[in-house]
Amino acid sequence: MKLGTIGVGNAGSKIVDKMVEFESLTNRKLCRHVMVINTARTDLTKPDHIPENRRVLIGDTHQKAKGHGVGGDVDVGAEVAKNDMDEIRRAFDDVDIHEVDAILVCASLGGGTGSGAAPVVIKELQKMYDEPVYGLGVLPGKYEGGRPALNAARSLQSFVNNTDNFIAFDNDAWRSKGQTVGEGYEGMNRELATRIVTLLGAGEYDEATTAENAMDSSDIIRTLDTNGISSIGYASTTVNNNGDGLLNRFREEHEIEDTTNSAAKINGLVRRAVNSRLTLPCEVSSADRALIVLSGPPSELSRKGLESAREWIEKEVDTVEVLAGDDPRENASALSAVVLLSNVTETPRIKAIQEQAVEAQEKIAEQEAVREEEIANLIKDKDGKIDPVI
Ligand SMILES: Nc1nc2c(ncn2[C@@H]2O[C@H](COP(=O)(O)OP(=O)(O)OP(=O)(O)O)[C@@H](O)[C@H]2O)c(=O)[nH]1
Repeated sequence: MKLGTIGVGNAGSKIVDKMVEFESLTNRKLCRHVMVINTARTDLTKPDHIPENRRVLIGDTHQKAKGHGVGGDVDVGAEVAKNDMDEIRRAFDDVDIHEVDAILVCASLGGGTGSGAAPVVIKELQKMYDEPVYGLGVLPGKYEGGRPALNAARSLQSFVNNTDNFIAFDNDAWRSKGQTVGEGYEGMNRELATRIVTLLGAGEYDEATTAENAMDSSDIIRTLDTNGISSIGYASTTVNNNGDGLLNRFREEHEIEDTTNSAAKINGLVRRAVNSRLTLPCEVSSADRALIVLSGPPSELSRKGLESAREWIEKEVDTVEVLAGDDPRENASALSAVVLLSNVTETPRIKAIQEQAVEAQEKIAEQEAVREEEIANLIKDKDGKIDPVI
């Protein structure tokens, strides 16, 4: 598929940057337009693969942001984006939307800019274009505390209500044991970029490909068209693809397909993808629709293997809506299976974030009430004889 890709806030921009890096390393052509939007000037200097003129600073004249970020305040994040909407709209004007099949807005839901500004940007995109708008959102870890959970619970509602699909990434599930906040982001972003680019980049090639079973962008759009929350599974295995391998040449010359072996390999790989650590841990059977993309050298792809994997997922998810297709990559050194589980409803992490958010909201209200009382007591004279001016 051809994508317009927009990163909002610090994490959102870093993830888009990693997507561009991964697609250029693997000769894919997914992100036809990229843009990053931020309230922090310093964060805008971080991406390595986003052209300078595709970096948009918002809120530099806002009282609370002043070009230094919004300090985790989701309401300020949203306000800044609303105030600077003309500038954001002008940046969109450069996007030739006829070139793209869909738009992806990527942000973290725990900070202030991503969680607040991204939903405002999404709403505007939905008004401006007919193409589907997807969200790719990072959920904060439990260890980060109540405030990020509250941001995430509020922002999640806006994301889900305003996007055609929300693909989630759970920081908690991906943090390695012993890692602190901040450690491991680089690796996590790479893992997420690998999954999202392998999935959405299927079917875009430099040259015409004649794969019998090739994935089409309309299949991806169809699977994502649920207005729900999605999770992605992935597995890959290295293959011996030196192009002129003797075995491959022998097979080609004799038109032999090593069907039994490659079919079993593919079936196993797809099962491994579904049982792997998902971007958002969930009950697989709660998905509404699923899609399998098998990416690798054409000699490794097997129609029989893909079909049996498709049937297995059909039973596993208990849905008849399972689409599958190949993404042949002539020079790939790995065979990868990516599985999109669309509209999953049993997601323990989202439930936990909502509970953590309710607790945080109550605690914040309590603390504010105590603080107000303390201030009132401090300035009031003991006997209440002195009146305020106004
Ligand atoms: N997966 C992942 N999560 C990140 C990364 N950087 C920050 N986070 C998470 O994102 C949240 C903070 O959001 P940021 O994107 O840093 O902040 P922001 O949206 O720019 O908002 P402000 O800093 O408040 O202006 C926290 O929950 C972090 O754990 C990253 O590179 N990868």
